[in-house]
Amino acid sequence: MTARPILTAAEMRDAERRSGQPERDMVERAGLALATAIARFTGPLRTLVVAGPGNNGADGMVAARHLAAAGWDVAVAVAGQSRPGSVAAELRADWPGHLADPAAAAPATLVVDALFGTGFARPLDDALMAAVLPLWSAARLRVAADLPSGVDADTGAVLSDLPAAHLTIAFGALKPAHRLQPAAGRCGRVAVADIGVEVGSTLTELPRPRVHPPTAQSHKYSRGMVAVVAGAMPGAAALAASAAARAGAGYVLQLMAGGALDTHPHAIMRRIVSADAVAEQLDDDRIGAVLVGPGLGRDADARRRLDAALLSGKPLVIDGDALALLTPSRLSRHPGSILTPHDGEFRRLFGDLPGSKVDRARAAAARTGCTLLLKGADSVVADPDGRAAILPPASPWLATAGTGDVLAGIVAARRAAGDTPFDAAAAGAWLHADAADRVGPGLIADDLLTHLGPR
Ligand SMILES: NC(=O)C1=CN([C@@H]2O[C@H](COP(=O)(O)OP(=O)(O)OC[C@H]3O[C@@H](n4cnc5c(N)ncnc54)[C@H](OP(=O)(O)O)[C@@H]3O)[C@@H](O)[C@H]2O)[C@@H](O)CC1
Ligand SMILES: Nc1ncnc2c1ncn2[C@@H]1O[C@H](COP(=O)(O)OP(=O)(O)O)[C@@H](O)[C@H]1O
Ligand SMILES: [K+]
Repeated sequence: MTARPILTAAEMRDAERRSGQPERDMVERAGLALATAIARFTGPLRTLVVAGPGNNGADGMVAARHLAAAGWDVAVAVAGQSRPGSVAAELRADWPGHLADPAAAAPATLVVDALFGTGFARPLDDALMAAVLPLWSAARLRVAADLPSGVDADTGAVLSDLPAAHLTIAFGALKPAHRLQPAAGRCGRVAVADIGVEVGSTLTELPRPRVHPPTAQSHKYSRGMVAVVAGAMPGAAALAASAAARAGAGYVLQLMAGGALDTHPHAIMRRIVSADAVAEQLDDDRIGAVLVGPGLGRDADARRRLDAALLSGKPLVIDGDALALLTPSRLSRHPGSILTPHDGEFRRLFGDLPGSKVDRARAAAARTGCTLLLKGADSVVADPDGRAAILPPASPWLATAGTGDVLAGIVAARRAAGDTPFDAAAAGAWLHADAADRVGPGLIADDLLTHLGPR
């Protein structure tokens, strides 16, 4: 499946310029798409379009015209002065009805937020905020043109705290704010409308991965062998090892420091080995990926097990405790590895990097030469080559202990099966979220294991 591009505000403006189309034509297309989407989403409702001074407002004015022509009861409120001669100014002059001040506008059942889109970079001023907040709150349905006003298109920051939209119509392409939190949580359902602008980007939405079922020629080793280097906490490692097996690894070897060998599932090969023996166990050409971190611990013994994993020369997935024991410069000596930190682990390793979550993941990938899977409610995968992808919103029920271990196991299985680091991390994140959807509310990490098969 092709991945949908995600464009920053500047990239979108570039794409619009390169398309060579008159601004008015694009605004007309965007406004028509907005009106069409609204009409599809709901029947005729008393509607208030709140239009800003720029092209986002212009899109709203066009949508208002179409809805009014279709017989809807539409009022328009305008904020700010449009630049004389601009498309927005033309459209305001053409509006046959009254253009209210937002502070004086009557609330309506449906409010169309066409205040600001990609041109927005600072909080709404206090007077405007005071005027629109009651309008947003009173509406039963809120539809945003391109972006909910008050969010930063590129970082996903919420700069002005307005009630979330129920529907957002993104023009031409997704922007980072449609997928990065907290802004993504303000968008409601997101639909992308084609406005005739060709778009492409190194940042995409993370697509459904291809799943390769075994064939008549497959055998357990050809499907990929994963070794999990664990330590003091066998539970976390067992979750990761089981996930690797369920995600398609033909053979999973779990190296432990202690604990019970006779635990479920029996399909996992478990061995209790001293730290000195880990290197020897990993000296096996059939091993396609080594996962180190889940259940490793952080003591001196854990460090020796980690050293053996790093020196194995095998493709690595580095998670949890292993990330706590490493530094960026040490990681940079193992380029091509996959790192799967959550925000806390990331900050400990790389500090407070500037920019969006995508910028931060990219910077860490560039610094280490490793692929980053930066987890959270808006997981980001970033490759040292600059490619990056954002996972569509996943089930918040994933916020429970052990789900990260399961994710690391899936990623390791995909890596052992021959995926590139970027593809393995992306596929792992997607399949993990898909399993969570299938489990539904109340999930615990163990539940994910039985929902990892292809569908
Ligand atoms: N470009 C194209 O061809 C197409 C673009 N399209 C549409 O245009 C949108 C982008 O349009 P845009 O660039 O005009 O910016 P927009 O989001 O309307 O806001 C800019 C205006 O708001 C002002 N302003 C900003 N923040 C403010 C604040 N806090 N408080 C007060 N004022 C503030 C800002 O003022 P300034 O910062 O210049 O002082 C400026 O006047 C995009 O999201 C999509 O909907 C589509 O129709 C397809 C064709
Ligand atoms: N609010 C949330 N919404 C969606 N996914 C989440 C949320 N919180 C956490 N996750 C996902 O759950 C997993 C948690 O992993 P991690 O923090 O490593 O937990 P653990 O170490 O307990 O396994 C990650 O895949 C993360 O992306
Ligand atoms: K808007």
